[in-house]
Amino acid sequence: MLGLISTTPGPDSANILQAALPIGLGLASTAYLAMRMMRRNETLGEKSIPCAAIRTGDATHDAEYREDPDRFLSTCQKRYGPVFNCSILNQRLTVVSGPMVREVFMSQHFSFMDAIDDITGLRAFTTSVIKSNQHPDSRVVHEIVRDLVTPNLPLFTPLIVERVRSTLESRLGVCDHKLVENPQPIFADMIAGAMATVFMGSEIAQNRTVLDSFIYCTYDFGRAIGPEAREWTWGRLYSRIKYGMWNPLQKHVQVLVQAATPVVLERRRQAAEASEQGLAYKAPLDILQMLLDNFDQYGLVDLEDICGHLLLLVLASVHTSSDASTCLNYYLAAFPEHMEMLYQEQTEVLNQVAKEREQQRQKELQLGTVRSVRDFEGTELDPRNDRELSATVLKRLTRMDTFIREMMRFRCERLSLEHKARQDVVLSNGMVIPKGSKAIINMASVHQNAEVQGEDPTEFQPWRFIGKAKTATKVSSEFLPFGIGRHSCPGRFLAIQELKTVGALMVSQYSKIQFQDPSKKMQALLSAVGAPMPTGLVFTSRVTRVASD
Ligand code: HEM
Repeated sequence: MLGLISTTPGPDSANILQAALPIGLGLASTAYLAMRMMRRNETLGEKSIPCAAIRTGDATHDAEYREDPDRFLSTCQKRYGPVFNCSILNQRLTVVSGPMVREVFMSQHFSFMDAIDDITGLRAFTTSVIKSNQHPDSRVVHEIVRDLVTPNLPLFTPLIVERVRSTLESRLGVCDHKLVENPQPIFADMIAGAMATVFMGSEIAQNRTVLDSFIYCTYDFGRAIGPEAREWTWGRLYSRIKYGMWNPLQKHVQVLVQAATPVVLERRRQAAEASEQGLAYKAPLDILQMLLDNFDQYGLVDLEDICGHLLLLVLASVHTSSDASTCLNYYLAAFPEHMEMLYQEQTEVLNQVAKEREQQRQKELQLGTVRSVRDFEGTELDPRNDRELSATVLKRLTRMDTFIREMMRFRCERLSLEHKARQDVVLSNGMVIPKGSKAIINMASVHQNAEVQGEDPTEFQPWRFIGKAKTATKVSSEFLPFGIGRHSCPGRFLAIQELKTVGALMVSQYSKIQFQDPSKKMQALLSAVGAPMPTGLVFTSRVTRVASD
């Protein structure tokens, strides 16, 4: 979902800009907004927000930004301070930088969802696939993730690991110097499979049509809204009404309903049978089941409504996480020396955990809680699981964690996460962002700032956060990819767990990941969320190396 409102202009954005900006209502609304902002500042006596000068010959700031986003933003920041107005990304936006970004995230008067809705008409899509919780400020999806997904993560972990491992085996497998020109679908499959297992259970996660819906619903949404974010116009109002009634996401809800119906009926039959026999029914572990068991708590009305809510979860989770997983592989390819250290860390952690488990078993044998080693089979301490990527192991992969956090810091889009003001908001420097206008976060001012990030913030330093209690899930004004405050991404724990799983399996099963075209390395490392990668990857398994040595 977030990837579709990527703020990095696409290849044809120049044409779109030329066509869209100089004419009609787009321009009129921009001028109106500017006039209103000026008038407000005059009447209220607040400090006015400076407007960044547009380069001679340009109609907007887009071309200058596109040429060198870092230079453009740092020059504007030096010249105008932390808050300035720009005509950029098809909109008139107030860029907020440095420590002041916190004020945007933390103010209840700014809304990220309102801003997305403004440029994509998102709510017409989302509210038409659910029957309950249609209020724009409903937090039900957030609550489902917070209450049901995150606390159960340790239980979901073996299922996620198994699913990622089997997808990796079937889609990439053992190979020697295998070129994959577009690795994105492999990682999309891995993440879709893992998410489907968590959200709908292992059985439904085998259904190819469901997996395709998990992957393509985001693209369908993207296709419907068009290639670029745009200010509100009558044309957009028309598409909102149209898509409110005929929504391409509807077909994906129906796919989920069709797959879920027989499974839910079978689960009910088994529960009834168990109850008749006076046995406890062991319900499968997945969000679908949890929602069936708690539908009242979340105000859900029927299975179709549950599937609609699951689809909203899919929209928020699959594209974002598979994009990050694909990207992680490009970072592993770019820094082979770090890949070996990650492998070494994993081996050490696995050895240590296996040792601790053995000590625990010996202790229990000595205490007499069990009689022989065979009694551990099928229990928590089953020796066959000693070298599994358990939640404990993944938690201890601190280098992998900081590698991922550094990737997200380094790669972040320079301008991102627009927030719309629901009323006039007075910032701490006295400037007013008027109701209805949008603030955009200058991510570079935080992520590329030496005072915040330490030495050489423009370099990728994978161990930057080691020993600093700054994990990849820890949001703060220093680390913004998941937002901060009340609306910060509740799915980040699952996302990072999956990323660590993908990373751990890649470094343990592949000795080398290389760029098809090494000259495209930097372009790939700084690729925008959702944009196609400029080059492919070449994979070599560890086993083939061992065999040929
Ligand atoms: C790498 C992967 C991901 C990234 C980069 C990401 C990023 C974000 C960001 C930036 C926001 C908006 C924060 C704000 O309003 O300030 C957000 C919101 C949200 N994300 Fe994620 N996300 C990811 C994965 C996930 C996953 C796996 C889930 C679900 C399991 C999820 C569920 C949500 C939900 C429900 C919201 C709305 C929160 C609210 O408005 O209260 N996300 N995410």
